Amino acid sequence: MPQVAAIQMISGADIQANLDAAARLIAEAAQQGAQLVLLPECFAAFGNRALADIAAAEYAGTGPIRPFLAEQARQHGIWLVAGSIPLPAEPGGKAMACCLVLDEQGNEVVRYDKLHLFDVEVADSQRSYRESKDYAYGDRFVCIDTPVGRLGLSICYDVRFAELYAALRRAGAELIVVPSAFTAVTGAAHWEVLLRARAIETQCYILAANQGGTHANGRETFGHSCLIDPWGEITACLPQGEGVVTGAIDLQHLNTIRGRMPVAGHRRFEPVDAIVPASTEF
Ligand SMILES: NC(=O)CCC(=O)C(=O)O
Repeated sequence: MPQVAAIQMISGADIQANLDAAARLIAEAAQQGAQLVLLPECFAAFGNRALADIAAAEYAGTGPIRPFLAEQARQHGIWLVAGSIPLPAEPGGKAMACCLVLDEQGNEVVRYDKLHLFDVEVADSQRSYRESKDYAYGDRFVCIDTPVGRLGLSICYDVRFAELYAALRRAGAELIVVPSAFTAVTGAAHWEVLLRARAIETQCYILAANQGGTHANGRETFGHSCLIDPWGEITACLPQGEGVVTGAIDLQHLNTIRGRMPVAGHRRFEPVDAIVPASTEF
């Protein structure tokens, strides 16, 4: 059975230090047999002020992150789902929170730009978040075939918007990833409930890679990176700190669940798709 892995990190603003940590954890995941490895949101740059410069350099091909990802995927012969990096969609454009997917030869095969940006006051932590200040909104959902099954893409705050996941299921998703930097306060209240609900509704595997600890800028993230099966059971979880969560994708188990409880065929109301599928041409 194909194995997948979610990597949990406590990233900071030092890009090279983050890439070194990611390299160590990717090697661990590959050694455990993972064919597809997911990095968390903001794995390479967390709390950086110069996001626009980082994004422009990555777009121009002069930044360190995209070559690092290609080398890691190639070296370990894995599909790499690269959480998020700041990357514009066109020259001179505002950064998007972009999840790149690379195949085992290190080719970038598709990008997904975060649809829902986290502009929220988190009351208990007295913090306010304004992602839309730094990032432009994505406007496409993305599903792509991989060696472990058909993959749907989402990022962090997206998990609160069930219609995206319904669209991914309709597009054939079997595994949906949720790379995240979910806050400690909102995570304690909502993380597990939301992820399990998305798994149960879509009857998909959910692989969630979170940031998990106290970061150099004082921000606290919830951790609990996990793999959830299409019945909603958490099959592996890492509460806090850096590490790797691995598990199997069993498509026979998925098809048994879908066959016994065919909820996709019982739907009475088709939601209107305001979001459209992206072309998988990169
Ligand atoms: N980076 C994010 O999207 C954070 C989302 C989050 O913490 C939430 O509660 O939702």
